Amino acid sequence: MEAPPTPLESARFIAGRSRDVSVSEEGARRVAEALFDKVPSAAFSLAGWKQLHELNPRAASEEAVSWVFLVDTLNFSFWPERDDQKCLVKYKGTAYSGYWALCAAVNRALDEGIPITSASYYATMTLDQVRHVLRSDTEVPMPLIEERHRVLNESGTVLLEKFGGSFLTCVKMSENSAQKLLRLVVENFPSYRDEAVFEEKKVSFYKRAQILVADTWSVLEGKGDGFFGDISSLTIFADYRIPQVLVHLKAMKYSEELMKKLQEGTIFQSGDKEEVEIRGCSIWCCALICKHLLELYEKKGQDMRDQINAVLLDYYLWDYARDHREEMKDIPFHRVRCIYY
Ligand SMILES: Nc1nc2c(c(CN[C@H]3C=C[C@H](O)[C@@H]3O)cn2[C@@H]2O[C@H](COP(=O)(O)O)[C@@H](O)[C@H]2O)c(=O)[nH]1
Repeated sequence: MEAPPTPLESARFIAGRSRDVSVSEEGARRVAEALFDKVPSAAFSLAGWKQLHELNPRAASEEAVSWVFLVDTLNFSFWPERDDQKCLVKYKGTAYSGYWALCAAVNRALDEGIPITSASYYATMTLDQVRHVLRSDTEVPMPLIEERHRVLNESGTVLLEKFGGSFLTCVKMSENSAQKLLRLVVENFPSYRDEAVFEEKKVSFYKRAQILVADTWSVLEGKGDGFFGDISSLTIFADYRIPQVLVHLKAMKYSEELMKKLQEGTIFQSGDKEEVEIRGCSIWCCALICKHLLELYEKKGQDMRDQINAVLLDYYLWDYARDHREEMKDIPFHRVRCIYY
């Protein structure tokens, strides 16, 4: 079966035909101008992944790569039904929500002596053991616990059968190519196969597969097995936060009908036309922002292709969305319950 187009080709195709979501070239250029002075900061750097996030591993070891694989296998659907009833995980005196609640739960399990990052453990974990590891410190459990149990068993089994139980083995097989690692992940781990059909054409987003490659690059600090000559070929990771911040920054726009559905809290299905347009236009919009950022530096005689790519732009925008929750509260995010993002 032929592979679908890459996420970037898919994004170009979707953005060119999208009806309810539009990308503003002018808006993207303005965001690039606003980000110009941020590029030299830690928030826009590979080092920021460890420096700015206390829950991420400090080490650049095989164990740290195993941590990244486990977390990115579970890196989906944290949004709460109601904003005032959230799953929270307390760890070392801080209560974490959303994605960070997952990281806190993993670190809590490791501190309790549970070998949660070991494939031979999570390949045969029971649902009750998963419930215990991911338990919330409020009455609200983490969403999709049963799905998390299924993808843990599935991914652990594949890792044991095909890669000797170590994701670092898979990384080494990619021979420093991000695209090859992306293909190895999508071909071998079904839960990472984040694809859809748009106007009768197959499209791909590969959000968790791409962030897995990016987080592997980050945890290994871009060196050794974690050096990827083609890291700039990755796109941003089409989750439910990036679209929200792009609309907030006026680089992307929703039709009135779509805005109304989002504000009413409509639950979309993975693969719905509006959902595919939101995700595809987000990827395309960020490709434009990267292009304009590089051009702004080029005009100053600076080649910034090693400091500006979709991964670093994504991390920056995602962290920005986290830090500007209040300001962004009038921009709804799209609600889908799925294992892809
Ligand atoms: N595009 C993009 N989506 C990302 C991330 C991350 C975590 N990455 C961090 C780790 C190291 C880096 O430095 C990043 O700071 C999680 N997500 C997605 O967000 C959603 C959760 O949101 P909330 O409910 O607010 O916690 C959910 O779909 C989850 O899959 C990212 O980086 N980019």
